[in-house]
Amino acid sequence: MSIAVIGAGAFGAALAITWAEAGHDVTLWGRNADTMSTMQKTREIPRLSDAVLPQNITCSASLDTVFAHDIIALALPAQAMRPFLETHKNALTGKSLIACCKGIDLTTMTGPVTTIRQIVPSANAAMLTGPSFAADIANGLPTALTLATPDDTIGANLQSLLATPTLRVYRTTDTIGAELGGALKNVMAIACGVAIGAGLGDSARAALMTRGFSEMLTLADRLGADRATLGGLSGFGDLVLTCTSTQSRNFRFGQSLAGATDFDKTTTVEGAATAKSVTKLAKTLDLDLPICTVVADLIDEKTDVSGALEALMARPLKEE
Ligand SMILES: NC(=O)C1=CN([C@@H]2O[C@H](COP(=O)(O)OP(=O)(O)OC[C@H]3O[C@@H](n4cnc5c(N)ncnc54)[C@H](OP(=O)(O)O)[C@@H]3O)[C@@H](O)[C@H]2O)C=CC1
Ligand SMILES: O=C(CO)COP(=O)(O)O
Repeated sequence: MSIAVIGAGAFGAALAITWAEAGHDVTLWGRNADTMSTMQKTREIPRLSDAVLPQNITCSASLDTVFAHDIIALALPAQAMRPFLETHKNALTGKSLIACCKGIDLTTMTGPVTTIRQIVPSANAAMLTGPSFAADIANGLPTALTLATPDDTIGANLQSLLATPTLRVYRTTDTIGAELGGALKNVMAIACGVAIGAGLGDSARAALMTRGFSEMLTLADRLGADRATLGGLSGFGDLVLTCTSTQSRNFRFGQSLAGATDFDKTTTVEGAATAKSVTKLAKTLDLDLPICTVVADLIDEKTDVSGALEALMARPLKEE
């Protein structure tokens, strides 16, 4: 089969590599023609050092080449996906579109599958999500992800197409659960990065992960998602990975918010925008999501680490 990947950053390139190594012909699209031409020649990836692009990946900045494919993975940052879809919706009619981003759109407060379904209703909308660092996938380390799509027959077809010897793919029809898990775990990773960066210790991190998971379930319950999805790879699995590894950009961003490290502001940090969208969504739904709220406040500099700590520790005592 042939697959197109939109977005030649770390994750798009890593997916392109595993799919190409499994025998698919892959077109990897990036918006910068010079960069793509260099990648085509050198087979190197600017955002993923040490990885090499197999010969059956074609690097291109031509969208016409991409739109010739029926299966298109969207590996753009979450906030860039809606504008991209709006601009190109006519060319995407009837395609299988697999979002590979994690986040809640700031303008509409929707997750990736919902966003695709709103803008390109004729497409088979899906999402590939779960615990996986791009470098691990690119290096052929064993990884397991969840493919979420509303139609299980389409899901089963995409699942067998996208799985590779090193990338095991599970599937679910609970797209809202998958959207929430992938988005919210990044907010919790920022919170954990702050805690570790501020020297608050591993016990504080465990408390944040657990109470953060509780916030994920609160939102999932209200939006009609299945709790089991949140307990799976796309929720709990990714929460564990991202909250415990300095490989995570969201975690490292949290450390920098605590003043522990420097941080390159051009780095993709999905949890920063998502903290704001989720806080907005929580207000609309009249839900109490204290960790999401303090993360949004820290990012907006409405509070500092000691204010955030007090806001969480001084809350009224309650049943777990
Ligand atoms: N990296 C990882 O380990 C993983 C990432 N993900 C998810 O994948 C998604 C993408 O992240 P990742 O690849 O890591 O990010 P990167 O920062 O490595 O790459 C993002 C890519 O998107 C491109 N891009 C950004 N905005 C636009 C736009 N408006 N139009 C076209 N292209 C654009 C960038 O292009 P340019 O270079 O020109 O700026 C860049 O190539 C995120 O949602 C992330 O959560 C999921 C699992 C693992
Ligand atoms: O989503 C990821 C791992 O599953 C990547 O996390 P970061 O975006 O925090 O690096």
